[in-house]
Amino acid sequence: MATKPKTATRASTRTKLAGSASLPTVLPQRTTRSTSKSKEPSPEVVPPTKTTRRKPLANKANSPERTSPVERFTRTKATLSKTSTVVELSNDADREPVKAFLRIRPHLEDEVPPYLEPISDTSVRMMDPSTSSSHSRLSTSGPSIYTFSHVFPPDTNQQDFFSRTTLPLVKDVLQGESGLLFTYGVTNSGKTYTIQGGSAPGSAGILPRTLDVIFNSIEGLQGDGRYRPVRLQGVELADEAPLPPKATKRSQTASPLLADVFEDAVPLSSDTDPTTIKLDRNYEYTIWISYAEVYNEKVYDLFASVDDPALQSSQRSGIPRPTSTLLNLPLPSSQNRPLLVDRKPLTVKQCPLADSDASDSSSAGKYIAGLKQLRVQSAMQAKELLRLGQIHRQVYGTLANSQSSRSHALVTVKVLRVHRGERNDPTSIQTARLTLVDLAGSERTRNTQTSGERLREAGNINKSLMVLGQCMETMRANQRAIARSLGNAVGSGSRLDTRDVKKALAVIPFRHSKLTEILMDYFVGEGRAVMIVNVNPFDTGYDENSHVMKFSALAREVCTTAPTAVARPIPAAKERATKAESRKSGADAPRRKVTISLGGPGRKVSEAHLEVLEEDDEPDDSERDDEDDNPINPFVDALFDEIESLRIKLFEAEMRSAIIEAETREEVMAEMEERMQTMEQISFPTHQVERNEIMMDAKIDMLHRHGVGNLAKPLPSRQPQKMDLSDDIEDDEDEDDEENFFISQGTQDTELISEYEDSRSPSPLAQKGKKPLSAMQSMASGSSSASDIDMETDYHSPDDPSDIDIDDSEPEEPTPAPAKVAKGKATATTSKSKPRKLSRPPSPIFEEDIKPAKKKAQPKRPTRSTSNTLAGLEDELNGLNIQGRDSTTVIPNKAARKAAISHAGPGVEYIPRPGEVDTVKKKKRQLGKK
Ligand SMILES: Nc1ncnc2c1ncn2[C@@H]1O[C@H](COP(=O)(O)OP(=O)(O)OP(=O)(O)O)[C@@H](O)[C@H]1O
Repeated sequence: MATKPKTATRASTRTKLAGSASLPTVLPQRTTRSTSKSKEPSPEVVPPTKTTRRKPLANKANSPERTSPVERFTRTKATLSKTSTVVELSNDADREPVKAFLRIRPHLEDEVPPYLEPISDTSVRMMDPSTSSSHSRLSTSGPSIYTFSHVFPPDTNQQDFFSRTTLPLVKDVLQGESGLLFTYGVTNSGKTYTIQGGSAPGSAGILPRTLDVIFNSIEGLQGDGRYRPVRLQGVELADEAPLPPKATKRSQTASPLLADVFEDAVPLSSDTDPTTIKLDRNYEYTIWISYAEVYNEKVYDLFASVDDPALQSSQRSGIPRPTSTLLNLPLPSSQNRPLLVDRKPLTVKQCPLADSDASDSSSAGKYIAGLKQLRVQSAMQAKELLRLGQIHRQVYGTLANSQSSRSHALVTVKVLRVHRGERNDPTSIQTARLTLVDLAGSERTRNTQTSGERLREAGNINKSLMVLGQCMETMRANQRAIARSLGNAVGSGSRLDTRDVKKALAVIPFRHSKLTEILMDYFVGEGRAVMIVNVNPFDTGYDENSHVMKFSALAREVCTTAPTAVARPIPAAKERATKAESRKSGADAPRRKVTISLGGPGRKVSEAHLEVLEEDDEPDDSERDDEDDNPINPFVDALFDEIESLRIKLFEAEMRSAIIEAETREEVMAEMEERMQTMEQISFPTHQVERNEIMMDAKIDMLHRHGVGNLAKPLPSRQPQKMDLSDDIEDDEDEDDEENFFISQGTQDTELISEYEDSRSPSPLAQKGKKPLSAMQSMASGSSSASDIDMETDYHSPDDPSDIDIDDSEPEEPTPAPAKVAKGKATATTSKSKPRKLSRPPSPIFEEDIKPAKKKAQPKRPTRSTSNTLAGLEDELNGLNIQGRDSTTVIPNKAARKAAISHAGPGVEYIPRPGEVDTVKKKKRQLGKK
């Protein structure tokens, strides 16, 4: 059946600037054949008329304040004349930004607090977890807010997610409009779960649901399959009208298949989505699917082992089986002959202009030459095929010593729609495709923790994603440039020369990676793009997810052209019979034998012995027919390669510096922490000294308070004591001011405390030979038995003049020869006492005639008031919680000394014991340092 395509109906009159995704904004409105005949009821909500431009979905992402400059600009209608063509800025429905939906994965194991939280339906706050740690003192960064078309919290179920993100695209594709959906995120963030789903009930992903909805909707509207899709958008006559699938019994002698071996490796969800879209029943629909994988910059067909006729000879109620001779070899039930696995990379080629609406080849899009597009007639059949492809993806991924997440998987569902009244007119066939892409994990830093080869490998593996980001960046820049040019032209009322605009545009580097080459048509042609950002804020890195977030922010600023349903005529010479795929056995090619096992937790583990034959990427004759006629400039190619290698180097350098920076930051933080701790330790004693001083003041006050009653001459309180000091000692004031106390630490504290406790015995006089605190207590108790006290002459009570051999006849007069408070060189007047050997520097003493004093001094029984005083003192000191303190204890020196001097009067000289001066100075030095 030869049918000449009606080329006149093609929308080839459009003017498009090469390499720019934004140029459709300056194109005249399209008029297609399908426009004229689409006066029919529209499927579902959208009116059927093709001339009706789609309204953007009511979403905040489309609100004016969120739109890109290009989109904002295109909201202004204007008509410009250019050199030869009048171009009209189309309305806002022509340009749509890429929609970005965020899906937050629930935490599955540990209760780790997430570093990302939704703050509205469209935005999330991301806080660097390191800022909440002790390093927060050094952190300067605050939380980051990211905005999306919609944010799906962790508890979103698969059904809701599908309805809000993918169902609009499914409606579009059934109406003849193409769409792209891709998932982006780091490993383990839930991309595969989103696309394919899990095995639990209700967990089917968007891919099986898409198939369900499509087949639910076209029930009773399926075409007979006389046409089939070719390349990107072309249509050709099928060889023969395929027979409806039959459930035939498989021959007993048939060899087992790879799919049989790994049957349980990839579970097939039994879920079915009941959603149905109401369609125009004047149309017939046929559905075709293809499944490709991009791994290591090579494109593979995951349906390579499936022959079309197999679809009709499936043994399981219409479920297709792979019948390729390669995969149909006996499995090692006999264990002596391995399966031969042969995989050949496919080439990506330029679409012929005849297939597309583009005016030049650069914007015509590219297709995967030789990729199988299989017709499916039920959702179950399609799912089983995809399961088979999934098995192959896993098998090949394992063979390549990689994980499946290291490849990009692209499933394309093509819908051929033809009006019932024109089913014999191939020019009336409309093709639309919906591509769902499960991108490889975008984690880079995890794989770049080391340098050298692994770093380079990680860079290569993620090359596609890097180039995708570069393409988006360039498209955004181009769109802004165009918006600026148009703005200037509108503002000045001048003509806009598209050649000038074209010159200003950068080349979008689609050709730098296979992935972007394949997806290019969605960006430079027509189609809606939806990006699903998967994030796992629990056990994946903050930096990795920040990168993902930034990528999504970039994607949201890129606009694509809203699609329209277009009829794809059959090219004139495309009625040739389909050539059977004939692959060489590759006897001379190197083979390698491997054993592979697939399976997973809770699933059967399957194993098979395979022989791998890797062929060259050499297009066969049939593919050569489709060779594009665009010679590639080698110089430009070399430049591109150079740019690319520089980019990779730059990327590596950035990664390295990021790692170094992170390590340095950690080191600095650790050092700072250490220093802070040291400083805290240093500052503690000073603080403690202050506390102890206050405490000791309180003690002195108490001593004075309680001791007053027993002193003949009241012991002046601390403040009056200063005032009572004679001028004789003022000369030494400056020096002595700093010698207010001794500081004894460590074990000395214990001694002091024990002394204090001893002094609490009923007979303080029994505490003979004790140390300063005992002396002070004795002093406070008003005892005249100073000689019984270890410090002997620390203090002589003025109420017992006989105790001290001094002349106190003129106590009120200033002493002509001022009492020297000497240090080391003080002259002894009456003292015959010998300094006691103490384990620590003794307190200063007043050298007097101690012996007589000792002789004269009779131990006094503590009076009742003294006992009471001590008891009260004990209580109060207990209240101060002095016991058991492992800290500095301050012993007042000056107070006692001054008090003694003031009461002893002239003639009493202060003679420090040997070593005392040094001790005092030492303590002073210590205090000064601190
Ligand atoms: N929304 C979700 N609800 C429940 N479980 C989920 C969800 N998202 C992901 N998971 C689970 O998290 C795990 C990782 O998910 P998945 O394999 O989809 O991550 P991925 O991003 O595809 O990883 P890779 O890039 O390595 O393939 C799986 O066990 C999956 O079942």
